[in-house]
Amino acid sequence: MNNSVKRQNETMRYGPTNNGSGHNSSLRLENRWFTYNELEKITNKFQRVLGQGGFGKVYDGFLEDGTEVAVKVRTESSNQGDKEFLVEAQILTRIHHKNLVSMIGYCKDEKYMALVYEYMSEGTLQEHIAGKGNDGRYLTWKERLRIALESAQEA
Ligand SMILES: Nc1ncnc2c1ncn2[C@@H]1O[C@H](COP(=O)(O)OP(=O)(O)OP(=O)(O)O)[C@@H](O)[C@H]1O
Repeated sequence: MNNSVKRQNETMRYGPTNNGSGHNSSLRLENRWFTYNELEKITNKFQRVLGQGGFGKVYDGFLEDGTEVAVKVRTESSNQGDKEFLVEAQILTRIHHKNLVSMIGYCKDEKYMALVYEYMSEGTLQEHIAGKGNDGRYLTWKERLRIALESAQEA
């Protein structure tokens, strides 16, 4: 079994007893762990930017099996800290919902933090609400209500 396959099943605990990363939060993540070098490969050296959020830039990438992913890399100047980043990761590890983007994995070492998500080809909900989705139309109130109701229901 090669390293990357082994890592897919790895559970990493950030905590004083087993972090190895200098991070002292005790958040638990149960997704695939990526090295920064792997992310470089996946994103073809962070070539294509999909967008920018509070943590930093989000890059387009492809896993070994061809799955398209979005890689959110936390920049040092980010106005949201390590803790918030790991909280987002932890929530998405635990909650699986058809209306919520799935997290595939994460990268955390002394220098870099990144989250890897399934790629959302249709754009964000915010874009569709603002009429900036790929179809250029605004969501109707009926559609907005349905999305809100479905999001509040169990998966
Ligand atoms: N899974 C994804 N698939 C495709 N594009 C994405 C994905 N995640 C993020 N993006 C793109 O990157 C942009 C920034 O996303 P991000 O989640 O970092 O920010 P945000 O939700 O706008 O803000 P914040 O991080 O402050 O909550 C999005 O607006 C979108 O264009």
